[in-house]
Amino acid sequence: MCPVLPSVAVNVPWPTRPGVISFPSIFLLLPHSLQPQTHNTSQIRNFVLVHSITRRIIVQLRQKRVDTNGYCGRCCIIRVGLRQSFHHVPSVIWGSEWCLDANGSLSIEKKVKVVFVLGGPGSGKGTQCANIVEHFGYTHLSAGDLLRAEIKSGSENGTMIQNMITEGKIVPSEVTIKLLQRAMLESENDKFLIDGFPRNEENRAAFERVTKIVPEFVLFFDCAEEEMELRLLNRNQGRVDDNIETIRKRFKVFVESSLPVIEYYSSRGKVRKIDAGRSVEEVFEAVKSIFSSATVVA
Ligand SMILES: Nc1ncnc2c1ncn2[C@@H]1O[C@H](COP(=O)(O)OP(=O)(O)O)[C@@H](O)[C@H]1O
Ligand SMILES: O=c1ccn([C@@H]2O[C@H](COP(=O)(O)OP(=O)(O)O)[C@@H](O)[C@H]2O)c(=O)[nH]1
Repeated sequence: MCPVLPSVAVNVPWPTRPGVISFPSIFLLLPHSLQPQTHNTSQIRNFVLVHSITRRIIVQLRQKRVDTNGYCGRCCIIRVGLRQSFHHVPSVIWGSEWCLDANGSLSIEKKVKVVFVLGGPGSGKGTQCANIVEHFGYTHLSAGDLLRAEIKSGSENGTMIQNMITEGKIVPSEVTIKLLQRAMLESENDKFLIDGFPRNEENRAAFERVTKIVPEFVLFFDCAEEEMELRLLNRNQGRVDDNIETIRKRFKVFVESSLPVIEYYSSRGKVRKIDAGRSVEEVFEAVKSIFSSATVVA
């Protein structure tokens, strides 16, 4: 029996401890009317394929807070087996927002808004993101914070990430994108500020390829190096990379690898550039006018 929603009988054993589910498992979320008598997946067209299922998803389903794309919450979740069974399925939909492709990659359809927040180290991205969250209801995803949390979690990538950050280098796209995807999947919000990513062309192309997300726009905090250096040396958050040697390396990486990303988006009319050398309040005034007009346009 499926313990998540009532009146659904399936032959597949549910994991003994909900929320602790081994990878890679495939879960189907089906409208009740399509509840299969067998597990003949070739008959199944409307469902959600979830590469992993978190406790949060289970809770949302229990509370029927997941929009099941018009299926009135009459759904069942069935654990059916390995990913290979689904090679015939081009894409699958969860509600109208989340999409996992046949490779199990998360992409998000139109409804989700992403704004990239870019600028040199110390330009004030994190500071202004906190203000934007408060005034405009976005969820702030700092790629750097996600990577630092990954180190703390004792992940197998922890040492590699730690070394990259200490050297001011860019962590492989695959690692950062997975963390961003996971954070977006677990959030109930549909508006995200992605802060400090993409940092190079490879980051940018990989993110678009994997998630199919194109940013609404790119907020670019433009600030002189001397000012950023002063700010970083005074940041006082105990970060291993806020020392003069690593700061200089980060500036070099920013100019050589990150500015081309900003130029790429600039050539597509997506960049909203802000003079970030002013006070926090003045910068936020400029930020506000950009987000206010973006809201009106949307
Ligand atoms: N406009 C500003 N003027 C002066 N100091 C600032 C300004 N914006 C941010 N700061 C300070 O500079 C440091 C770096 O800001 P932060 O937002 O962490 O930058 P980033 O996320 O771009 O690395 C922090 O100590 C922050 O308090
Ligand atoms: O997408 C990212 C974001 C951050 N970093 C690493 O994390 C460090 C700190 O980044 P963060 O955005 O937290 O700080 P900033 O340099 O903007 O102050 C960078 O120098 C990189 O080593 C990375 O590799 N990829």
